[in-house]
Amino acid sequence: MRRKRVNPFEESQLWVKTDPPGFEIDVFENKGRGVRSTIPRQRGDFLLVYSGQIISKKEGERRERKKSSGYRYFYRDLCIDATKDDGRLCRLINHGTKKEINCKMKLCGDCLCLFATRDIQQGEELLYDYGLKSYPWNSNLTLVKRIFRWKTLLALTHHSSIALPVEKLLLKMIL
Ligand SMILES: C[S@@+](CC[C@H](N)C(=O)[O-])C[C@H]1O[C@@H](n2cnc3c(N)ncnc32)[C@H](O)[C@@H]1O
Repeated sequence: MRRKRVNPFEESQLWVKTDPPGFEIDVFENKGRGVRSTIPRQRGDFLLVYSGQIISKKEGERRERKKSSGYRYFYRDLCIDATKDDGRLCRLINHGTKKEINCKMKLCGDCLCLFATRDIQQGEELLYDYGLKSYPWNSNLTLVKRIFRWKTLLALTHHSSIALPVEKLLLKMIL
């Protein structure tokens, strides 16, 4: 049964200091912790507030250069630094590709809030686009690991004679 629709903007303002019910933390392969919705959501629903220390983009970039934490969200001239674990959920939401995402960050009054971009099923992981050009988990190093795994697979399937040239070619392409 659908819940009675509350104005998403007004709802977001009620959850600046604590998180609403209806979410749970889970652990996902290769991603670490993430957040699931424990109830169905409608497109446009307010989900969570991204809480953290509000600093300038410049200061955020300075902190990232010093040590990247993975919990700094950049928005226009601002950065929300959620490196410090305050027990809030939004900092735990993982990045999704364009095809995977089901929510989006928007400025709501003084805070950044996450809204559903499509209907979300009960138990679905929340994913939004971090908006960066590249991600450490997609880096060349990860690619190299994949190539070596592929080579092992080829060797195991009796194609070891082509495994080495293929590996060389791929390494040439990425290095
Ligand atoms: C904002 S945190 C998300 C919560 C994090 N998974 C955790 O366990 O605390 C961002 C970090 O999660 C991981 N992450 C997020 N999205 C990912 C993805 N699509 N694939 C792999 N790792 C991801 C990366 O380590 C990234 O630095």
